Amino acid sequence: MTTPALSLKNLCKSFGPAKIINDVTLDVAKGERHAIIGPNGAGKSTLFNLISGLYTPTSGTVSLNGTLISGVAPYEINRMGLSRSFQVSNIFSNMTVRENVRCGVLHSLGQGYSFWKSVTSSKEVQEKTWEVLEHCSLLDKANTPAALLPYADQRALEIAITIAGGAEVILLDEPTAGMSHSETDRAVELIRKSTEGKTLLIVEHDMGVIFDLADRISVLVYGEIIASAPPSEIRGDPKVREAYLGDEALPEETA
Ligand SMILES: Nc1ncnc2c1ncn2[C@@H]1O[C@H](COP(=O)(O)OP(=O)(O)OP(=O)(O)O)[C@@H](O)[C@H]1O
Repeated sequence: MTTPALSLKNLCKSFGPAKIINDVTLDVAKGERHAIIGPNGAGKSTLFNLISGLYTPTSGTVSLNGTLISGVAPYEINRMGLSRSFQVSNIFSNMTVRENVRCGVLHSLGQGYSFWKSVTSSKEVQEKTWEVLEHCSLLDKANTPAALLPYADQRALEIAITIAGGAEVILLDEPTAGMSHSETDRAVELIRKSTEGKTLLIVEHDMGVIFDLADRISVLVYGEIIASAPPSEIRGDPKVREAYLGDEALPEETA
């Protein structure tokens, strides 16, 4: 059996007496697009924080490509090939789009923010930056200050920065939050294109996006995974329907 890109084993996280993540075991295969859904407060962000190293598990483990990463610092995990975008935009608003992406590229090359020195001339950095901009359909906005971008483009830039580092495992936290229908459609295409061949773990409230994008969906309720299956099975799962009663409806099959 090939090693999963991400492997969670009996993962638990408590804050004081409150058990927020309760015995989560999950493998995400290399190249899989995996979605985590669940009602508000189910523990989705906490799970992301455990995977990306912001939180240390109370018990259990997280492995990235077979290497144990629980307890490892977030920047180390990033270096090991896992990159995460946040719900709240993480971009430098007074820099241009190109400069923001270049920061992501430099970060991945271990050059941090000391790039003011010589790196502007680095061919590798320049080429990679343009490649990411093209990949994320941001070429025509390369010289626009990030603060002046429309909201949807800011989120596209956030994704561009996330993938700029060349990470093989990408975590996206609500990438279409606050977007209109047409912006969401564009973002889904962008995510599909920019994560091709990579492993994607996505938390998202928009069920249309999830059912469109994911190869597999895990449903988290009160910190436990109650189902983990392809979208077609999740849609018909009575446990999942029950968990979503009174919450956002699961989309019906259209085709
Ligand atoms: N640092 C913390 N200390 C104490 N409780 C926390 C902490 N972080 C999260 N929680 C609690 O854990 C629960 C799960 O929160 P979390 O943000 O992970 O849920 P979520 O599924 O991401 O919710 P949403 O869909 O609303 O973003 C909530 O009850 C929250 O109050």
